This record gives sequence, C-alpha cells and structure tokens, in this order.
Amino acid sequence: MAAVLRKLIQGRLPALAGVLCRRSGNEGHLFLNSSGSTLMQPRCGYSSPTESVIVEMDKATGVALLKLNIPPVNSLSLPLLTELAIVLDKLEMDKHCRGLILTSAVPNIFSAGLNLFDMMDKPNEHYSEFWRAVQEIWIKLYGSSLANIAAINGSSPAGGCLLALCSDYRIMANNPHFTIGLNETRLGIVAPFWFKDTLLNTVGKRTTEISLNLGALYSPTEALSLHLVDRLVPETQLLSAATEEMGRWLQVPDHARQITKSMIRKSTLEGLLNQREADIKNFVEFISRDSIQKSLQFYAQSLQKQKQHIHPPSSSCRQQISSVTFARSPWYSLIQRS
Ligand SMILES: CCCCCCCC/C=C\CC(=O)SCCNC(=O)CCNC(=O)[C@H](O)C(C)(C)COP(=O)(O)OP(=O)(O)OC[C@H]1O[C@@H](n2cnc3c(N)ncnc32)[C@H](O)[C@@H]1OP(=O)(O)O
Repeated sequence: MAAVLRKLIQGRLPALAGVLCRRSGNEGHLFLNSSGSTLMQPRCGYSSPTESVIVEMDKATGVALLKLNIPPVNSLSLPLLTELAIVLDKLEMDKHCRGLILTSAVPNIFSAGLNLFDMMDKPNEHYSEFWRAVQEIWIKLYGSSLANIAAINGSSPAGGCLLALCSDYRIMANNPHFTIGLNETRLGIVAPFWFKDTLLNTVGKRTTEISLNLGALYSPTEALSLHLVDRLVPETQLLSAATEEMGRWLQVPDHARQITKSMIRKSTLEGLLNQREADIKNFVEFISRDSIQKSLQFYAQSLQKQKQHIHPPSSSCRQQISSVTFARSPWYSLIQRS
C-alpha cells in the first residue's frame, strides 16, 4: 500500500493523487436539514462563462450541485467537455468542497452521450483532441476524491451512462420513458475498454457481456434490477434524495473514504493512464474509417428522419425505434458488413 501511495503522490496517477493529497479538513459529520431542499446557496463562482455547466455550491455542507445545461440533449461536445474539466478541477482543488451531485438542467435528458458531430467528418487532429477530452473527463470523474452522486433525471445513453457510472452512487428518476445503458454497438461503434471496465466494475461480467454486446438501453426498473443504478425515486424527489444520500457518504471521514475509493478504482484508472496515447491512436484510426463514418452518418440522419416521420417524437418512441427497428434496418446490415 505504501508503494501505491508513493506512486500516486509522485504523479503516476494524477487524478488519484488528488484523492490523497487534498486536505480533508472536514472530517466530522455533515448535518442536513430534514427537507434537503433549502440547502443550496446561490451559485458560487464555478459556473462556466457560457453557463453550459452550472454549479450551485452549498457552502454549509461543501456539496456542489453540478447541472449540465446544453439543450436540447446535453451531448458531450468538445467545448462542453473542456468546460466540465475546468469546473471539476476547481471543485477538486476547493478544500471546502467534499461532495458533488451531478445532474442535468435539461428536462428529460441526463446526457445523450458523446456529440455525434465531433466524431463525424472531421480531421484526425480533431478526433484526437476530442478523444483526449473524453478521456480527461473520465479520469477526473472516476478518480475524483469527492463523494460523487449522480441524480439521473432523464435518458442517459452511451457516454451519458458513462458519466453516471463514474459516480459513487446513482439515483434515477423512475420515469418509464427514460433509458440508460452503453448502446455503442447499436451505432456500429465499440465502447472502449475503459467504458467496458467501468461497467464491469459496477454490474459484473455477465451483465456487462449482455449489455455491451446488445448495446442494451434499460428502463429505470431494469437498470435497478441489474445494479446499473442504486435507487429509483419519483422525479420530484430526485434532488432531495441525492442530497440526503450525500449526507450518508459525508458521514464517513474524507480521508478514509478517499483511500478506500482509490484502492478500489486504482487499477481500472491505471489501465487507461498507462496507455492514453495508444488509446487515442486507436480511436482516431477506428473513427476515421469510411465504414464507421457511414454508420455514424446513417445513425445521425435516422435520428432526424424519425422526427420527420413520427409526430410527435416522444423519447420513449425514439428509444423503442433505436432498440428494435434499427436491428432490422439496412443500416444494421451496413454495420455487419463493415
Ligand atoms: C477502438 C476504440 C474505438 C472507440 C469507438 C468510439 C467509442 C465512442 C463511445 C461512446 C459513444 C457515444 O456516446 S455516441 C452517442 C450515443 N448517443 C446516442 O445514441 C443517443 C442518441 N440520441 C437519442 O437517442 C435521443 O436524441 C435522446 C433519447 C437522447 C433524446 O430524444 P428526444 O426525442 O428528446 O430528442 P431528439 O432525438 O429529437 O434530439 C434532439 C436533437 O439532438 C440531436 N442529438 C441527439 N443525440 C445527439 C448526440 N449524441 N450528438 C449530437 N446530437 C444529438 C438530434 O439529432 C436532434 O437534432 P435536431 O434537432 O437537429 O434534429
């Protein structure tokens, strides 16, 4: 363990170095008010200039509420990932901040995952920069020293699901129209090994095999039964439930929780930290293939076409089409041939 700590502090694991080096001045207990709803103070100075990442810091408890705010679907574009990284760094460095609740300011959507247009029809330099930014967010969130709770208030496919999986605890709004999962294979792309490892660490091998191979998107009830999420609550109670749950996590002294978390996540994080450049190279090589570009273009167009053909295009409708019709479409054969 001493060697691990030394390696972390020497910077071989920069994300987790934060876990061990940051001051945990607040090792006592956190007391929440009973409703949990009046704890958030007016916004502090963390929010991005464009307000695409809104942060409300409760100075009394040290809990930051971070809301993704890029309508219509909180897709994770390069600018959003860059801003999110800056905000996460600031929170990590703030010695008064102990916990982070991640949610969305966009109704019915937690995050639609990676921005498809950042992976389409761009020069390789862009793909490379984009993928580095995706890696960076995963490293910061999965290796965060903060207690991290995801309040999943909408659909959360692919990269959106990954964001939630980085948390220590996931609470989802119990709305049957919402779905969550790593659906990459349905787009003709492949979840990278560190997406797979994050899922594997959460739900185990068999569920990972089935979920990743099928690109399954689950309803909240299904997700709960697979331990993809930890708790379901009515939508109106999501934030108070997350705040209350955070109280439980912050009752544990920070240093003990942080070292425990780093022990559990260290080897998974090292998996990427030890080969970031190779992973970027793989991504660029994969995503720039003509066959993959065709699949993505077809998928992006079909999202728009569905809107033209189905009125009104409810999320539940869209999800059913994504999951069922796509498997029989010409697009699917295209992927099979690629
Ligand atoms: C060897 C290593 C290889 C590595 C390979 C790469 C690995 C990549 C890993 C992760 C990939 C991803 O995260 S890919 C993104 C996957 N996301 C999805 O499949 C979600 C697609 N979207 C939806 O299912 C739905 O939009 C929704 C359920 C999220 C919301 O439905 P709703 O009906 O409310 O909204 P619309 O569908 O009408 O969408 C509104 C608007 O947003 C556009 N949109 C949707 N998703 C994205 C996205 N991910 N990126 C960019 N834009 C998106 C959609 O087209 C609509 O646009 P228009 O208004 O212009 O029509």
